[in-house]
Amino acid sequence: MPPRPPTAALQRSPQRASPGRQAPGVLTRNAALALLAAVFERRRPIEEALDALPSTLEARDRGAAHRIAAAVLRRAGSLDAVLEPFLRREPPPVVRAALRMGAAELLLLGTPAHAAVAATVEVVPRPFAGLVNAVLRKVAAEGSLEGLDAERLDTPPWLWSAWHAAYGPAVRAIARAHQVPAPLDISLKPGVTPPEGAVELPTGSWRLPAGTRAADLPGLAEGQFWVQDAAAALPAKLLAVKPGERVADLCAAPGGKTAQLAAAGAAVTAVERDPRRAARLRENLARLGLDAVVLETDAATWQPDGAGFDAVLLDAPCSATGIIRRHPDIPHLKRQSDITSLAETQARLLEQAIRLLRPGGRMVLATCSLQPEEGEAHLARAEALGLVPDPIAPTELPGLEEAVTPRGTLRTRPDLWADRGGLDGFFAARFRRL
Ligand SMILES: C[S@@+](CC[C@H](N)C(=O)[O-])C[C@H]1O[C@@H](n2cnc3c(N)ncnc32)[C@H](O)[C@@H]1O
Repeated sequence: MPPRPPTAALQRSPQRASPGRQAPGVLTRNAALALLAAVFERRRPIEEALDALPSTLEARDRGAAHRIAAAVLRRAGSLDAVLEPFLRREPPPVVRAALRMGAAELLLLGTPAHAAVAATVEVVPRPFAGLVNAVLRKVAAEGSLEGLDAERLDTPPWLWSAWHAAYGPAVRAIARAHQVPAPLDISLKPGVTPPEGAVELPTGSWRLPAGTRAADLPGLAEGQFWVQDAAAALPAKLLAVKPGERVADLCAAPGGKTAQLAAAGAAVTAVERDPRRAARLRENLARLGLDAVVLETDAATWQPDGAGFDAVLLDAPCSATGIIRRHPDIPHLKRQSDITSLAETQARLLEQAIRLLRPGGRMVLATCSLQPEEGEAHLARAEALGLVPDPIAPTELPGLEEAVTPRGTLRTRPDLWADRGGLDGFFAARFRRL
């Protein structure tokens, strides 16, 4: 019998147990399997798959499914290495995903063996139940992640090579940083008291431990803060806008940087092409009580009336390899060929962004990518198009001087600030138009 696709498994109730004898946690594992099928089989983002889970699924089950799926996505290579000696031939994708899930629960998440095995067996097609039961019992008894070259196993070879070429031996620390969930960083509205337990970072963001849910923090609904990694908060800081300045924020949703610019008193025009994301940007600004003009249009062709802007922030769409800690599906979704086409899109947006500046105006170009093609490679192009570099001084980022390159650009990496819980990977460069 061919394996059932996991989405079908999700809609069906237990495939093996008779009614009333369902192992606890089957709903959770079915949901986790659906998330993994979206990423591994259909190459769709896990966020989209989370939105597609049945609305009847309780928040607790949804959260648990997300945790299991994220652990698998972070450590898929290592988990496969543990499973390898117990498999005689390649199982169908749904069975491979279930085995990875079970192994992740046993070896990473501390689920008791009987619970992890029993619930996982329930969600695979019946003909594979015996295999999954036997393999997971062996993993519970003999499996170990010790002694594996986990950093390499859990990183696609093309990313490893690219990071090794760009950052040398630090590639290992970057890969290690991807193994664990990131802390929750927030930006506070000026004058607001930080939530209890938050620690201030040298760059002004506030940090809460990994696993903290923003929705559980007091002040979210009241618009006292927004979620934003400490590195993601740097490009808008580097633009150093003054009250009243006219600023264009290109590629703006969900609006972390728009909020920073608006909170600093700038007159912001935020441009976002995706209607759903533009709606989210508007909602976020409304929640925060901040003002910006939100335009739902393509920044690459947008031609505003009137004088040029004092400043432009271009937070260009990119491969997002700098935010794998928060989005562990990215290495499974992106391919090397994506980098070239994204870099071309960024170059087109950069060209347009320059036209929006008044003479003497400032620009910050940013991407949340670790790939030099989406960062440093744009410097020569920007200069050829008439921008003059405005180097960032290390003194502008006290406590994070190591992220300022000799050329005066910003390069954060997930392995920086390791003792504080790391940072997302961002590139930013600042320019002036002559
Ligand atoms: C990296 S995210 C921006 C994050 C945002 N700046 C923030 O700080 O919250 C990139 C955004 O650019 C949008 N985008 C992509 N291409 C665009 C284009 N040509 N014009 C306008 N928006 C675009 C995407 O829909 C996405 O919302």
